Parts: sequence; structure tokens; C-alpha cells
Amino acid sequence: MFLACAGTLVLNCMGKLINNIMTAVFFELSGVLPTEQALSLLKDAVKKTYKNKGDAIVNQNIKAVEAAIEALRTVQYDAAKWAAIDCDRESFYAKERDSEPPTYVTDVLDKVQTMRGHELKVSEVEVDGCVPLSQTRFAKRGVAESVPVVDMDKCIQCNVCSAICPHAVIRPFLLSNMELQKAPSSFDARKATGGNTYAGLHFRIQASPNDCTGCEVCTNACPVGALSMMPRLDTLEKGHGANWDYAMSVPNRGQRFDANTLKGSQFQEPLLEFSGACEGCGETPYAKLVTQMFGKRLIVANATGCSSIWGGTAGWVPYATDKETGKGAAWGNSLFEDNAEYGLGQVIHVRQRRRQLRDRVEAALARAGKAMSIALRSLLEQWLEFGEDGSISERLSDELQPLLEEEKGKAKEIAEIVRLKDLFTKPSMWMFGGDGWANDIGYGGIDHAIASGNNVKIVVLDTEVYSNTGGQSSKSTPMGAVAKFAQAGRDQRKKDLGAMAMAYQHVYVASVAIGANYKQTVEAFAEAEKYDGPALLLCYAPCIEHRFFKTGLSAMSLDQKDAVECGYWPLYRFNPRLARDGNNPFILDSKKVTGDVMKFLNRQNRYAQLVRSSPAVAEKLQGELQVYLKQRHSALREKAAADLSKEAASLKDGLKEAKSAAEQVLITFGSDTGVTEHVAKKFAGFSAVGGFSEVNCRFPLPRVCDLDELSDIEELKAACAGAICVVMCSTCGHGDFPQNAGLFWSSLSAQNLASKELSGLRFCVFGMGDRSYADSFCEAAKKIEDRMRELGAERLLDMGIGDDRDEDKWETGFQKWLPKLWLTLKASEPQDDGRPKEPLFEVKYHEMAALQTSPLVPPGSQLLRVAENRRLTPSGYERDIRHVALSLEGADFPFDLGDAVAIYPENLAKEALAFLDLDGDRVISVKCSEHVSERHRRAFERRVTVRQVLTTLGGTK
Ligand SMILES: Cc1cc2nc3c(=O)[nH]c(=O)nc-3n(C[C@H](O)[C@H](O)[C@H](O)COP(=O)(O)O)c2cc1C
Repeated sequence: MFLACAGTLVLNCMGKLINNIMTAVFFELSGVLPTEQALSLLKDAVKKTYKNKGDAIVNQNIKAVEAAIEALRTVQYDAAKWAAIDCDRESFYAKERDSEPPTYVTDVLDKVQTMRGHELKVSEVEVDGCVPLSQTRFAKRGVAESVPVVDMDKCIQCNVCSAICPHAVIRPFLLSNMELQKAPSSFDARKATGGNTYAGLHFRIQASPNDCTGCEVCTNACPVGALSMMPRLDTLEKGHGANWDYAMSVPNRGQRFDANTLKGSQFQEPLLEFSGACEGCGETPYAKLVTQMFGKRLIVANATGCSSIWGGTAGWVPYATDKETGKGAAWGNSLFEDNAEYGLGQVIHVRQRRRQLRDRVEAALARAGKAMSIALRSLLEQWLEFGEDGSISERLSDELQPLLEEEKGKAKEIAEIVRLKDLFTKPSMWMFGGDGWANDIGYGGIDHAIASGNNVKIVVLDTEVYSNTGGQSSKSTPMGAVAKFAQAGRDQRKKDLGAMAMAYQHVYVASVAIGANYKQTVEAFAEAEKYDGPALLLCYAPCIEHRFFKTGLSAMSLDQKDAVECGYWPLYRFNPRLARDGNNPFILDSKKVTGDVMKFLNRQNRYAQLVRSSPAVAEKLQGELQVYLKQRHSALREKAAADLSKEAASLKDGLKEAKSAAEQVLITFGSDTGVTEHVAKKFAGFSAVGGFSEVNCRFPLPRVCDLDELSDIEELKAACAGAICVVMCSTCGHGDFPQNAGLFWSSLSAQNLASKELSGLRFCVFGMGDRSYADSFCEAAKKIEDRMRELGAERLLDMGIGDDRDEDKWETGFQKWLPKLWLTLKASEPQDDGRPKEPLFEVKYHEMAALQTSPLVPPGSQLLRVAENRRLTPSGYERDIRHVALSLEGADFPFDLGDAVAIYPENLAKEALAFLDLDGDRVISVKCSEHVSERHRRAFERRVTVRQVLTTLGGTK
């Protein structure tokens, strides 16, 4: 006789009760105690353990104990064969691996995994405490009962499922035509949407059945219900394992996209994957996001706590290296009480060594500049200038490494630089830890680190309790919650770490909840990294210790949303940089409280159990908590407005007369290649001639944002309250929405919106397009206008149209529409007062030899070779019609029917140089003002020659 059928029981529905099921089975089979006595003791233990969770949970566990014994069945087996089974990796789990693992996995981890750890030799284990990365991708635990499967007909390609997945097991993939043709038959993909950057690509969401934990977080977070759960074994049968393996073999195209956006970040390879965190963990999505945004130059100092356990469980390490470049996150763990000092030490160490490198580079250029090749000299000079920008430094470092290696023998000064070459890339240095670390045990260190003004970036994964050690209360545990050491409900307010850090005034602080607002989270991480100084990110992380009724952590993202909506968890960003420019540094991102706090609290047993055990205490503490939350929200609202009103006092005075009749305006744009964005900003510039402190400002400074920033309908309504909304939108693809308007359109077109959802909202639309796209001419703008009207919004003005085919392109239609718009806004037309405006570009000359110039290509594009350029019309004929053939040789350039190729003509620089009397070989660097678009700014990330600017960048301004 052998084991029981408890496995069937587990699969049938009792997976979450596995502990008690297996304990019951153990006593029955082992005979340690008479079964009846053992079961009676076990049931007593169940009652004691779960009494605070309520009768339903107690009864469920007792039922599981009884059912386990009833489900026991005898299985006949051959004892000799059983004893001879070789529990090695081939027969165990390795068959699921899609590629050959490194020797550390086969020689060390597999032995541990298959209970042969005793065979390990000391020499096989790393002696210095370092272990190789990227191990978990070979673990293939296959623990989920069910895993998510996508319905590509419903998927809107928003990448939310991937962003919220705690284990990086569900990801978006982009494939070329050829790659799609080679894909397995069940690999269902759709044309990638979102504008030019996606041209010719196909999109699919795919989960890895053998890495997924089955938490269902993604299924619940999907805004359109495109994901459903399917038994794992069925998905394997239907080819989803093969789909995943195939998707992973396709080149990653992340470099085409901006990692500092929600959608773009999810196309970057996550360098934290398949960790052993609890299913539905609320912490890991934040750490994973950091690896996607900055992973290739990331250094993490991790405090002890959950994040050090899922982050570095010996020996399966979930931090990984990038498959293509081998670069990845460097991660180290220190104690609770000294992690901030550990991280600060690293920051200071790197800063000092980089200063040393800078000195050496300067010395080498001064003393050995002549010995160097022009290319090396120019790259070193560029590094001196741009090396403090993380991503530019990474690119320069890649270009520098081979040259330094080649030329290190030329002079001892060059050889000295080589010793520090790992520091050409500016690392992105972060500290991770939980609320116990940040608020209690490590607080002294954190305070010291942020007060020092150093560039420390601190992520607090706030589960509001010591999760890893079993749920002890921390200073972050809110009033009224039950935790160990606070069994009668915590009677103190949660420590306001954010307020304490903001009091310093020089610390960037953000409070985020990824499932509530993905965009705000990504923005906060991007701003924190960019900020030259300390940053503190408070991240709301639902945890098993919150003990959610019914849903468990499957509703992790929805819980975050509810927490924000009811005012339990505020979303804000405090950016001292804004104050330097005279603006209010505090932005409250969760302006409105709409949800019910009590409903939110009562879904979690940490609050509900107090209601059962001590109703009077619960009423008192939860009442006080509600009062506090209200007070805090109004204080945050005031903070967001009050400072501004101070800053704006002069503006208001000046505005009194001039703009008393003028309307507030919100300008929002959808733009693919930047033209509409330019028009929107130009219009905003007209509106606020001279800027914020200018008395002649024509009406209150308008907010300008892209449409996706308003993709939450509530946000749209709030932003338009009391203002006129001017929507400017182009059409791309063939009737598609621009890439920064797709999410907006998904929300606006949702069928579940009330018929008068937008009543009271006043708006007008300016569409940009090309009438040669006859049937889809300005389709996106038209759709927006129709839908807003359908939802009860009031259109104030007929749609304006900017047509590429008009004489002055969009300008023709815009100039006709503009006077009507001024009238609508009750504002006089702007007069050019002739005063100088803030310069858009600042140009600096450099005394250096000519640069080796490669053609400048607009970001997101690839350069193709012109294979043929032949005039088709006779030379005397007025029209110059040509046959141009482009070579696709060696380009990762999937090409689909209907896609577009842009030809960027070169200016005749010779004439321009002569006209402007400039030396084309002079080297310049260009600093762009904030009003220059990101796209154009990126063109000036490196030094260029005057000729280059006039030849290829002439269209920039
Ligand atoms: C690849 C591509 C596809 C386009 N598709 C359309 C279209 O379907 N309908 C339309 O009216 N205009 C279309 N246009 C024209 C653009 O809307 C127009 O050039 C506009 O000024 C671009 O503005 P933007 O840079 O802000 O996106 C397309 C342009 C490109 C480059």
C-alpha cells in the first residue's frame, strides 16, 4: 500500500488548504498517534489557529481534514522499482526547460533540488558569497493549477497584465511577419497597434505555464476581460508551453520604446523573474518595474525582509541579466539595521570612483590627447559632458570599451582609464526594503541617507506589517489593524514617512500604488531616477498578511485601486525640482475620494477580526482612522493648492483685469510623429505669452498633456472641470489612434459608460491628417468628437482640420480655426510684443578636431540604404518622378502591406553654411529647453557638427 489520493483533493478545490490536508494524511499513514486522537488534536489546533478568522474558515479547514482521510486510496506499486527511481534532473523537472542551463544550475542547484546536496563539493559552491544570476528561468516549478490564457480578439494591447504580474510570467511579445510565420500554430497574434514604432509588427500576450503561480492577478487587472484561467495541463496540451518558448526565442525589441512609459516599460526584458514570492505578491511588481526601466545599469542594496527572501533565496536567484548584452542587476543584501548605510556607502563609493575617472579622463585628454585616435578623444570629451546622464553614459560606455582596449598601449594615461572602465556607465543605484526596515529598524539609516543629499533612491515596499517574520506590527501598521504585538488593534496612527521626508524640502518623495495608477507609478520612478538628489518611493503592497476574504491576493491590483479611491492610500509626487522653477513641488495625483473606507477595511481580516473580537474597540479605532484619512486628504489637497496660490499671487493680480473674462483651458493632444504635439504646445505658448509670472498672460496658464494622461475618465472630468478642453489629435496607421492616445480611446469608447457620463464638459477638437487617406481622413479626431458628444459633452466649436495636402500643410487649417477659438475662449488674439522669448536651444562651441559623424536618425527609426534612385520622367518634364529602391539587407525591419517609409531629405548644407557664414566642421553641443520635445531632444544627446545640424537636423526647428 502506498500514499493517498490527497492530490486529487488538492486539484479539486482545496489547494489552499494543503497544509492541513497533508498533516491529516501524515498522521493516518505514519501511525505516530492513533488516527482518531491525532485528528482530534489537529482539529483543536485548527480552531485555535483560525478562530480570529471566523467560523467559515475554521469549518472549511476541519472539512478539509476530514475529507483528506476519506479520500485516501490504496495504490499498488512495485517497491523495487520505486526504490530504483533515479530522482535526477532529467526525470524530475528539467524536461520542461527550453534551453540548456549553465553549469551552476546543473552542478549545484539541481543537486540541491533533487535532494543530493550532500554530494556537493565545497569547490563547486561560490566561496565569496556571490552567485550567478538568471537561475530561476530554469526552475520550471509548474506549481499552478490554472494559468492565464489570452483572447487576442479582446486584447487592447495595453500591457497592464504584464506590469502587474508579480512573477514576470505574462509578457507582451512583438514579432515580425517572418517570425510569426514560423510560430507554432496556436500562436495567435494581432497587428501591433500604437503608431509608427509598431509598424510591421505583430503583438501577442503569452504566459509561461510552468513558471506561473496561478495567482489570477493579471486576469483581474485586465481592463477588458481578455484573460481567463485554464488548467495548466490543458494549456500545455494546447501548445502554450511551446508558444512561450518560441516567444522567448524572438529578439526583444524593447530598445524601440520609451522605457519610461507604462507600455514601453513592458517591452523591456524584466530582470527580475519567476521569484519564489507568494502568489499575488504586491511587492514584486515594483522591483520588477525598476529592473525594466533601469535594469542594465542597476545596483540594488536590499534590506532583510520579504524582498531579500524572494530576491535572493539560496540558490535560485530571480534577478537576471539581459539576454542580448549580458548586463543586469547587481544585487546585494544587508541587514535590517544597516541597509541604508550599506546602500549609501555604495553610492558614495561609486561617486568617488567616477570623480576619479573624470580626473583621469581630463588628464589623459590633456597629456595624451594627441596619441589617441580622433574617435576615442571625441568620445571621451562627450563623456565628460554627458556622462552624468544614465542612458547616454551607457551608450558612450559601449562605444568606448573597444577603443580603450585597442589603444591602452599608446599611453600610460589611457591604461589608467582602463582600470576604471566599468564606471563609464552611470549606475542607477537603489535600495529596496519593507516598511519594518524603513519605518522602524532601518529608519535612522534612511534618515541619514536622505539628509545627506546623496543620490540615493529608496523603494519602500509597504505591506504595513512585518510580513516575512509572520505579521508583527510595524510603525506603518494603520490604526485599527490587528497584527502580532497589536492583537487588540493598533491604537496609533501609521507613521507618515512621506511627510517627514518632504519636510527636508530637498528629497523627491512619491506615494504610489501600481494597480491604482500604472502611469503615475512609472512616472514617479522615472522622475525619482532623474532627480539629482535623494528620492523616497512609498509603494503600497497588498500582502497575504492583510488576509483578504474570498479573493486572497488574486484581487491585488483591485485592492490597490480601492485603497486609493477611498482615500486610504494617497497618490502624490513631491518634486523639489519644480520648486526651483517657481512651481508648486507637490502634485496630488489622487484628487478625489469616491470609495467607501469601511467596505475596503472589512474585506480584510486584519481589520474585520477586531470587529468580531472587540466590536467597541473596532468602532472606536476605525472611526478614528476614518477621521484621520479625511483630515489627511484635505491637508494634501491644500498642500497641492496652497503653495501654488502663493506662487501664483503675482500672476493672479496681473490676471485680474486682463483675463477676468477669459476661460480656463486644458490642451490635450494625440500625436504620433510629434507634429500635433508641436501645434498643441505652440497654441499653449500663444495662450500664456511670457509664462507663469507674466502679467500679460492671456489667461491662466493652460495645462498641456497627451490624451493618454486622461485615459481615466474620472481624471478627464476632473481636469476639465471649469475649463474648456481643446483636443488636438492626428490619425496614423490607417485610421488608427496615435500611440499616446490609444489608452484614452479605449476608456472613452468603453461600452459601460453612462449615456451622459461627460455632461457638463465643454470641448472642441482640432484634427490633423492627410486627405489622401480618403476613407480614414482625420478619423481619430472625428471619432473622439462623436463619442464625446454621444456622452453628453458640449461641443463649442466646429472641428478644425489641419491637412498635410493644404498649401501650408496643417498651418492653413489652423490659422482659419484659431480666430474662432479665441472668440470661444473669450480671449483677444495674441500680439507679438517683440520681446525676446526664452531660447529653445543653447549652443556651445567646442575646440576639438572634427567628429567622425554617422548619420543622425530620428529615434525609433532605422536607416536603410538607397539601392536605386532613378528619374522616371524625361529631364525636360516639369515633374521629377522617381523610382527609389531601398535595400532591407541586414535590417531588423519587418515590412507589411500599408506600412510607410519616411524619406528624410538632407538640406543643402553647403548653401546654408555660406549664407549663415558658419564653419561646418565646428563641433557643438546643444542644450534644449524644456519646451523642446523629447524626440528632438534625443537628437542632441551627443556632440554634433554644425554641418550635421544643417544637413540632417534642419527640420528640427
Ligand atoms: C504612417 C502614417 C499613416 C497615416 N494615416 C493617416 C490616416 O489614416 N488618416 C489621416 O487623415 N491621416 C493619416 N496620416 C497623416 C497624419 O495624420 C498627419 O501627417 C499628421 O500631421 C501627423 O501628426 P502627428 O505627427 O502629430 O502624428 C498618416 C501619416 C502617417 C505617417
